[in-house]
Amino acid sequence: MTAEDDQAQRRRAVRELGAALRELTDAAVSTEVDTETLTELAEQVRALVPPLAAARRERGEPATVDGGQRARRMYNPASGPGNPIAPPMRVEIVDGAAIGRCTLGLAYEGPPSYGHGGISALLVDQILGHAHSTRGKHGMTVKLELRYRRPVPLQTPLRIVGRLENVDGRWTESIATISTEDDPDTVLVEAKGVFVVPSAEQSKRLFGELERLSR
Ligand SMILES: CCCCCCCCCCCC(=O)SCCNC(=O)CCNC(=O)[C@H](O)C(C)(C)COP(=O)(O)OP(=O)(O)OC[C@H]1O[C@@H](n2cnc3c(N)ncnc32)[C@H](O)[C@@H]1OP(=O)(O)O
Repeated sequence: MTAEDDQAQRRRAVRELGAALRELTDAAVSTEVDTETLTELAEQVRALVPPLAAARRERGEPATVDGGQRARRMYNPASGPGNPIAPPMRVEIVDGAAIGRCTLGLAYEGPPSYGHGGISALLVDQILGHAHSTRGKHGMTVKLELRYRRPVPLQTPLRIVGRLENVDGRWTESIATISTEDDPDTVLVEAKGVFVVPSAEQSKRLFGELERLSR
């Protein structure tokens, strides 16, 4: 088996574990089983930690599953399929715009039956990051402004769009929107973001020898 096959297999396994944990989370936040069952299940779930923690990376160490010819962030909290807290949002670049798609379950609830505002901020921050990255280099958010126009419905396919507006050296300004797939013209949330590519010195100070964004 080639190193590339190995990596593809590991990514499948990471994706599978992420999906299973997401199902577990969804079941956990929507359950109404009796208290005794909850207590027993907590023990059983806790028993899963030691085998996973048997080999772990520390802060600043990139995940092996992210490396290889086509680097990616499998554990990104917005779009990483291996991260159970990520919806996950799938992102593609179409005609220069970053387009994200996801459906939020009950784990992301803020007001009853709608998404938490912080989750909307997570999604637009990520999509604005992708819009920034269309010019070639990843950046960090330095300003993020949101206007929550209408609540974001749960269990409804969403469309998140980010577009680059201005480029000024290492700095970019972009805009983003969240709407439903069924009604893309009705904007639920709109956002503006300023991103910057850290200078070489800032990068070294923040990320050390990695000299790349750990996200
Ligand atoms: C394919 C896979 C994709 C993958 C895509 C991945 C997407 C991931 C998206 C997630 C992104 C994140 O969450 S990143 C994590 C959240 N962000 C952070 O933690 C960043 C924390 N901030 C910092 O560490 C620092 O600000 C730095 C190192 C980034 C920059 O430091 P700095 O150079 O000193 O700049 P700073 O003081 O912040 O900014 C000076 C001021 O000038 C402004 N400013 C200066 N020049 C400009 C300009 N040309 N255009 C606009 N604004 C400007 C700044 O807004 C700021 O306003 P004012 O202060 O005067 O008002």
